[in-house]
Amino acid sequence: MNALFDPVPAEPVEVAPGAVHVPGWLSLEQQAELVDACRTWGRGPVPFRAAKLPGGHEMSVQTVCLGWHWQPYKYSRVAEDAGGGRVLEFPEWLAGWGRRALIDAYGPEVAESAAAAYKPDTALINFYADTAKMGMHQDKDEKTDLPVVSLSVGDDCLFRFGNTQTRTKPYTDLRLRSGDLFVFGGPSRFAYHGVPKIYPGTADPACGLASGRLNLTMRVTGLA
Ligand SMILES: O=C(O)CCC(=O)C(=O)O
Ligand SMILES: [Fe+2]
Repeated sequence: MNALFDPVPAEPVEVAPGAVHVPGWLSLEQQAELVDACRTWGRGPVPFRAAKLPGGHEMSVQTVCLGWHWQPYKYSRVAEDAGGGRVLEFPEWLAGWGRRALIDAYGPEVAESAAAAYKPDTALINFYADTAKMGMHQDKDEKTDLPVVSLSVGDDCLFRFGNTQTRTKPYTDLRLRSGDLFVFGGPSRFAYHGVPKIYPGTADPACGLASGRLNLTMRVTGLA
């Protein structure tokens, strides 16, 4: 597909209060740019790795971080569990994408001042191979309640967005496709969510990823 014929982003869909899905937010060109950047970030000093859960199990996704290195369940500047390198800086251009994401998800009236003040300082970049998944969890290792901005590239996934009380129903199942934006803040900031399934072979190769799925979430840690 030619980037000139990228679909225009669809209207934002509010999945729950403060949780908004914007299908087709990134152009194919921007998707490929993001994939390239992820490849560069994965070259180190900290490599993609499967984070180890406290019980000893490894997550099925491979993760690399910017700004602050995340491991279950804390942030640090140095990746003690992944070779000891210092995590790369969070790039200013990516923070700019984050601010634009808030405006496009929440609308200019609601979001302009919040967007201007939004300074994400960490990104978790997850690579999902065909059979990888992520269980229902809350993003709660940050010390602020500022929104999480999520970008997806590559194969489609089933994304489950739940409630703040339990990891079970009620939840909404939706399909996140390459280029989609999902923002969750406000009353939904600490909602449980997860990725039960990847749909292999669903991406347009022009997105830059021949197989699998990349998801980047940016957040404000509140750490100094
Ligand atoms: O892959 C996704 O869409 C979600 C990732 C996620 O929930 C996380 O990294 O905490
Ligand atoms: Fe999450």
